[in-house]
Amino acid sequence: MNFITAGESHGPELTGIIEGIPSGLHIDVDEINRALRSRQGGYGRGNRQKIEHDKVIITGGVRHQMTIGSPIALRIKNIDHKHWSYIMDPNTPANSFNTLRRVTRPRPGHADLAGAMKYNHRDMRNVLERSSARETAMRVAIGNICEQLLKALGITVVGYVQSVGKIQADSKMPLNVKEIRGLIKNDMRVIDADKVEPLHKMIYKTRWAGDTLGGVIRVVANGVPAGLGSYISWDTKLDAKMAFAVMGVNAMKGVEIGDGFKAAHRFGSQVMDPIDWKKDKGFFRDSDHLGGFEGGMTNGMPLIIKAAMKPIPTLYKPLKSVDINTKVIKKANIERSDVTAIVPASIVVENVVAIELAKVITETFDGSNMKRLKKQFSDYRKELKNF
Ligand SMILES: Cc1cc2nc3c(=O)[nH]c(=O)nc-3n(C[C@H](O)[C@H](O)[C@H](O)COP(=O)(O)O)c2cc1C
Ligand SMILES: C=C(O[C@@H]1CC(C(=O)O)=C[C@@H](OP(=O)(O)O)[C@H]1O)C(=O)O
Repeated sequence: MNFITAGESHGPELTGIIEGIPSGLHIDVDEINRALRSRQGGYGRGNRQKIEHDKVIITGGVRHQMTIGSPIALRIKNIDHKHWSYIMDPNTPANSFNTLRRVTRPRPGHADLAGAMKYNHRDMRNVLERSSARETAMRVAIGNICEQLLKALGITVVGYVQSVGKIQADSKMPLNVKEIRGLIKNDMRVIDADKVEPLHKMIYKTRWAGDTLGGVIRVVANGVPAGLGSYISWDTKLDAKMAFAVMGVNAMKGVEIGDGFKAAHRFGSQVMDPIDWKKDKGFFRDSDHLGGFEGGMTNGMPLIIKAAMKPIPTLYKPLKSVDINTKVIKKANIERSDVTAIVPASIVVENVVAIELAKVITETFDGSNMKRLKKQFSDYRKELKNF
């Protein structure tokens, strides 16, 4: 299974192509659109989300709501493009207006400067349009198709916000996806509902100070059988693939599996998850410090993956920068921006985890059609239970 996305933030639309989804999977488009709506939510978002109403259009690989095994092609329109067509139209030549509106003062923390240097751009709009996290809308649409596949196999995934800036909102750390989904029904997607108001206040104050915030995201997956991934070679380790996918989400600066960095400060006896066995459920553990991974493989326990998101780079009180053409020291460029995007990022991270899970499953078992995949998967679960 593989996917590719294309499209600029203010271009006409985003495009995605995913290949390797088995035939015979029922696709619920409303479900994809619900996920897209959640990615647009969260307190702290900029005004762009008032313009966009992300909806997916499926143009290939699906007939009468069923996948047919061929590549699935997806589109999401950028409604904001109509305000940017002079600057972003792919089909008309550049004009003097474009030259006047060039972006020349790179924002520290964004892709602007390194991207312009690498691709030899004198207008950094060419960089920021693609490095923008607008692209993550398509990753969520693709991820939701993967979540629908996983659901058919009894696997559920959820991502939520543990902390924003210095405020923790995770007094509990449940391992059950259903329980987590029930608890995070608030616009900050946090477990501690009493922290929503303090979070709003902090984000509001930060906005007026011209500053930004990051935070920590936790993803939990249930129903994942042992043995996905492999210890055989470094590049078959599923925890490594997860870390890669999560780091591939814009603004992520750290990934932890289970207790992660905290495990390094503890004794082995406090970190390893003792092995138990019962006739009705086979092998299991009493704890999940290792986040469901041993030797690059899943071990049957819930997966726990955490991600640290840096604060948003665009500052309304900009930092020092240098104009790439005149070399004069100036304040960095200001683009319309979020104060924090930790809530949408929690949806994105959830979805990239789902993509990696769907990928390893369709590669480990016969991923040509859902009927066979479901049978093989359920036989595998039985085999593990009787191991
Ligand atoms: C959902 C989401 C929304 C984001 N919104 C903004 C934004 O409004 N302004 C901004 O400067 N960066 C935003 N970012 C972060 C940048 O896209 C990111 O920092 C940039 O692409 C540079 O990549 P890097 O941080 O991974 O190095 C957002 C990230 C995510 C995941
Ligand atoms: C468009 C989205 O996020 C954008 C991500 C982003 C960035 O630099 O990453 C910058 C902002 O773009 P704009 O200047 O158009 O408002 C965000 O709004 C989105 O998530 O749909």
